[in-house]
Amino acid sequence: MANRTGMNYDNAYTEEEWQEISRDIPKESDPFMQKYIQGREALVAQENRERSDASFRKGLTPIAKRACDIVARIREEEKNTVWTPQLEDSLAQESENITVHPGMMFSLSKQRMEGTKLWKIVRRMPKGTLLHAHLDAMVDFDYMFEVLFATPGMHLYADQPLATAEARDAAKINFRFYKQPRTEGDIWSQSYKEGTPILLTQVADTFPEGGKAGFLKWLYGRCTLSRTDAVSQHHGVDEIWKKFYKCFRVVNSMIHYEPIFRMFLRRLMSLLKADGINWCEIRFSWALDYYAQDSETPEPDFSAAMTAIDEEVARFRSSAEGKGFWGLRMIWAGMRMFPTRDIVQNMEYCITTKMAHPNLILGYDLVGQEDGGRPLRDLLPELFWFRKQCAEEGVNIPFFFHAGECLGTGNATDHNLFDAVLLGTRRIGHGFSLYKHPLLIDLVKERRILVESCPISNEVLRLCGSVMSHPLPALLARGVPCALCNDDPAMLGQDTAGSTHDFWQALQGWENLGLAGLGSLAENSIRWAAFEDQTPDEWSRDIREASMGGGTKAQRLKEWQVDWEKFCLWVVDEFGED
Ligand SMILES: O=c1[nH]cnc2c1ncn2[C@@H]1O[C@H](CO)[C@@H](O)[C@H]1O
Repeated sequence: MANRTGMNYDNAYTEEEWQEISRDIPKESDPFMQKYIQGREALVAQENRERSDASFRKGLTPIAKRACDIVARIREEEKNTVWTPQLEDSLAQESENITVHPGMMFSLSKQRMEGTKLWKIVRRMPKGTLLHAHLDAMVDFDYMFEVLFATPGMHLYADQPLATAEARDAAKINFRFYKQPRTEGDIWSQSYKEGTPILLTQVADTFPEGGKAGFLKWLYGRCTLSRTDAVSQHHGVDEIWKKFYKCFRVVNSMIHYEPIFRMFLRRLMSLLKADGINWCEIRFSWALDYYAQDSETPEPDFSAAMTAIDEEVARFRSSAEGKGFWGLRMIWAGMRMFPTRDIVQNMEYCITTKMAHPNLILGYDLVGQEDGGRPLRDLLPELFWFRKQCAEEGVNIPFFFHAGECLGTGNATDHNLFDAVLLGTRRIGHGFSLYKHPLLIDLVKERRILVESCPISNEVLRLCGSVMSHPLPALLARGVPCALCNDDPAMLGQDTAGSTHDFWQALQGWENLGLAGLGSLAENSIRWAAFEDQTPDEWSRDIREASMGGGTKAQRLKEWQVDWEKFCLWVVDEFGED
């Protein structure tokens, strides 16, 4: 007789033997089996009560519960209809030898994801605020290029002739305004003298491989990580960071001219609002190279840039499009690989900017690859100096540190998490390696420190292979408060300032999150936002009291709750009868 595997067994059961044996196999309805199953379910429920989104789930209204069920059903459906190799409709993907599956790498799934029902739903969801993002990498570059070309007087210069493929791949490139057009020289030839500005339109038209169209393609490639970069996990973290830094070498000066910066800010707020984000706290790490409109001399301080932000936020908020938008604030970010003198000088700029524009600077951080820069342990003298200086000047600039954006286990970078907590950070940027630290997890919960998690960034920068192996579910299960953020969306592949891709990935990737989990993460993003300067006590109180409090935060949490209910109703209306 052949069994299911097709093998022949001479001594296989006879029909009578099987009848007898199968009578002895316990049934689910047997009382002892029932007891086991009940106990098992109680254990799962007990674990779920520890989750950081447990109370949010418990408080769901009947409409919200229905919306969550509908979304769970659509997710299941799309797993079998969209994310399956059997239904492969794109030959292009087949020819690249890519197998379609749920939770596949972001860069490979982006296009397909954007066509799903889940996308439509997540896109519409009110997402609260965006708490972790870097200013230079927020707005889609295709748009920024249009602005650059439409701005009179834009010039470009490089630190070397762009005559070879190698030079074009690595050169530092600067954009800058000049009143009188400069047309001398050819940046694409060996005769180019480094640092010579040439009119941008001329530079583009003379691009050796296809003129302006070729130039735009090349420039886009220098500003973003390509799909190949993003999926080549075998190259490792340091390698992708080299490419990532190369992007900043091109982008750094792009928005540092007033008319362009203003267009950038408008586009940024417009993209955020359209994605359901009403507030954004942005890491700001500029050199002193900002130029006011029609000016060829850099501003002596950061005041003019801050004023532009203030004015553009006010302008957007009073427009029809910006109705309900709460605003932007900046987290001052020094470069962690810099030597003491530069870091201290930059801290000084931070303090003077804070004094002139207290509403715009909300905190301090250090950025750049954590493995490649100085650990917080090494930066203690500078950080204590900063703290003392802030106290003397009477300004309140709390820490919002990047920490644990690394693969190391127990090395100096991984231990940045200890210093971040000890130094009183109000949130942790990334906290990718926090799941390895039970003691710190307890402290983070006790002190109500939120983790700003950036799943797509972590995947593209090679900390994990896909969203499926991201550690955020471990933190959520342990009761750590978290929010979802997009980090550098214009560079890392999302290609828009909004967070829908990151929310979508989390929903599709992690079975036990669901729409309720996303709702809780969005609510956290408001609960842990720094809408105004607060003492440590005020900050903790507002987080504790949440929507029951009396201040701005409570007000905005209530506004979000209304939007969330409306959204859930929309989900039920739109997808309930499918
Ligand atoms: O994920 C990140 N971790 C640490 N630093 C970052 C990340 N993304 C960007 N930057 C750093 O921030 C500056 C621009 O604001 C860039 O210099 C970049 O190196």
